[in-house]
Amino acid sequence: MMSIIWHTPSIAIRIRASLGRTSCPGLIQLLQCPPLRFQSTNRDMSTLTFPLNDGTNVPALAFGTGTALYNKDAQNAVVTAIKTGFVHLDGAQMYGNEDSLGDAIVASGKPRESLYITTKLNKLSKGQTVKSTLVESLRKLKVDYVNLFLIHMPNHHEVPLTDIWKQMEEVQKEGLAKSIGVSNFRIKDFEEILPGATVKPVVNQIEFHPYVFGAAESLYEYTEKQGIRTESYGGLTPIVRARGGPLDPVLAKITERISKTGGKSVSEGQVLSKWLLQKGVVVVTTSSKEERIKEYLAVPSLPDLTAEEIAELEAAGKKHHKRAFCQWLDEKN
Ligand SMILES: NC(=O)C1=CN([C@@H]2O[C@H](COP(=O)(O)OP(=O)(O)OC[C@H]3O[C@@H](n4cnc5c(N)ncnc54)[C@H](OP(=O)(O)O)[C@@H]3O)[C@@H](O)[C@H]2O)C=CC1
Ligand SMILES: O=CCc1c[nH]c2ccccc12
Repeated sequence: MMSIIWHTPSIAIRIRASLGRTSCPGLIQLLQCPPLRFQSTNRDMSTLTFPLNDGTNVPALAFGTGTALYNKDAQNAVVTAIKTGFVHLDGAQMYGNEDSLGDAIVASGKPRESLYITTKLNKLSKGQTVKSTLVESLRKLKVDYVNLFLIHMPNHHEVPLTDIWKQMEEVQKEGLAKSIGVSNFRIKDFEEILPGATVKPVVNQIEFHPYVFGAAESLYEYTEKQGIRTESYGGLTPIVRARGGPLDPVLAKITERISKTGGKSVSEGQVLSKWLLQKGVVVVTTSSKEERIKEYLAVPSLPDLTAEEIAELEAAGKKHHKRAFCQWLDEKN
């Protein structure tokens, strides 16, 4: 059973269709256009999920193994994250630590089906295939499928992007990846692959926070219209990489208001993450500290930001620009 959701400006029409989910993803996706709406399916602390355009659900909070854990052994950090309640783990071939992510998955003792594992395709060289790299990732991760496989970057491959997307569709058909998507794609990258695609990417994982919102809003709107969900990384940039900007007083005010409303102290990182969740964006974050991991897992259950607070946060964000990663996303399409 799957849910097809159309959106008009004022109403959502849901049609239940008895279509097998994996038997015909291309057909299901065609039926699902225009786009899925980005509401959460539940608000339970650690199990908040968002629906994707292929009928699967993605846990809305992910624990990342790039950045701080880049080329490092991720086992201890990931075991702590899993034991504390994270089920969605974000890895990548490029991070050089899929092996230790796999060790953590084994050491956690969690059943495979209770975890949601993402990895990402690194630069594809001539003579390599997407499948061969994914099979190697699966060996390192010690699993026989990933939940989500992303093209990490659109612009560093020796093979045309259209061919790569075809190969992504193949590995999905073979069951090696339940869902397929992209990362760091601009509108022009989507325009390159979508005309020949039979399966749409389910997500675009990009840097997303108020200090890139001015630049990223049109991409966010475009992908939302296509039914492609945004996943954020670098979401804490305003407080960890760009202090002293116009967002500081706004964030302090909202943090104080939510702390009072909820009756317990919240952090600015939680408020930034709450903003992302309210925009239907999957939050990919990371921490070496159990206390912060617990904070992130508590974000879904915090009081919502009001529409006025969201507007104020976004207006302040648009007054300053700070991109920490992948500068090509600032190019005009
Ligand atoms: N697709 C892509 O191209 C990219 C994907 N990613 C993915 O996203 C994940 C998260 O990215 P990242 O940019 O690290 O995410 P965030 O912006 O969420 O930053 C997390 C970092 O912020 C630190 N932090 C949190 N709160 C504070 C605070 N109050 N003061 C100081 N430091 C603080 C944490 O350190 P601490 O340990 O002290 O809590 C942690 O290192 C990566 O691991 C990776 O999986 C990242 C970049 C690019
Ligand atoms: O997924 C992240 C890719 C990336 C781009 N720039 C950096 C710098 C440090 C770690 C990871 C990355």
